[in-house]
Amino acid sequence: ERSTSSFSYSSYHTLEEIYSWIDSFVTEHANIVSKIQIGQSFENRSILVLKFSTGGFQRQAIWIDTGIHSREWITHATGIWTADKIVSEYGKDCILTNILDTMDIFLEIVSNPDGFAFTHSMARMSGAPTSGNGLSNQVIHPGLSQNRLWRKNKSSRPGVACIGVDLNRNWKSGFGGNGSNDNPCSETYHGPYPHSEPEVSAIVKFITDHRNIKALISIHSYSQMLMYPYGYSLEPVSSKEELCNLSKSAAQALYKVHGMQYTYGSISTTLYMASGVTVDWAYDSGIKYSFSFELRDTGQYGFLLPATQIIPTAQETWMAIRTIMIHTLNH
Ligand SMILES: O=C(CO)C[C@@H](Cc1ccccc1)C(=O)O
Ligand SMILES: [Zn+2]
Repeated sequence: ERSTSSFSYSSYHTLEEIYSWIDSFVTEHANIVSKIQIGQSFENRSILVLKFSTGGFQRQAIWIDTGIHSREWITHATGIWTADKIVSEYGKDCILTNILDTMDIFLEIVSNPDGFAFTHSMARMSGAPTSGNGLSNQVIHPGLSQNRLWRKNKSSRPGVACIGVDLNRNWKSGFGGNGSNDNPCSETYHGPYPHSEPEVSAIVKFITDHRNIKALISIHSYSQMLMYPYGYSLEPVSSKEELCNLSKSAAQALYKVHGMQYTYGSISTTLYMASGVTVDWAYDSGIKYSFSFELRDTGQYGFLLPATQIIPTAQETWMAIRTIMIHTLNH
């Protein structure tokens, strides 16, 4: 992308297109945005975070991640739109301006780059007719392949038959508990030990070293839910009233935009037990305002949400994120 003006915010993009957009975006908005590489993925791709800041040093900050599950394409697309919204609203929307005049925002758009690249790759169709050059694994036709529904990262280990760890089960809190799986072939395989995955350890290191993250928002799809800890336990968190009320007002702000209904509550009571998840680690690390979204839809298209719904989804999600951010600023 030479400039972001030719970039379509209402389309899904490849890893290369997103990384190229990031460079243009940072160049165009250098007064308020910078790019940080927090690590490298298993397959040695850069792990990139956008920093939105109006000055100061180590200001209290908000962390947002999208795309930790690679097939949840609506979340990367929402992250991209949200980045542009932040720079467009600064100096216009007094709420966002107040937030950024006091706090920084960190946004990791492609939190699982290897898995994401894989979802764009075309499967080798065994037995597919060759293109005449005799290469039996030559892919000769575009279109959906089963790679599109890949969820995990792409790590592999000697003697382990299956690929990938579920990056939303690899975190230390409740690691290995109910709602995660020790079978490497499982979609919810937690990995050999907590923070074993470079994509997770990079975030842990960044947030731990920063020491001033006040809120964490980890975005998934689909189901239309807004949840807070715990996933690993049915026990309520100490701040359950505050988090419940905040998730309610955030869901109401979301609903007002396009009438989409989001359920809200703790992960284990609203959805299911899930151990080793991002927001439980964040909460147990002292980040009180830790939330996870499940974006559109409720199953009609699921992970294959049409691109026509990208902007409406991002618009409504923004109002919920903004609600969480202003509460964080004021408490
Ligand atoms: O990604 C999901 C759909 O692909 C559902 C999410 C639900 C969830 C999200 C955040 C925290 C705990 C669980 C998951 O099981 O990890
Ligand atoms: Zn997910």
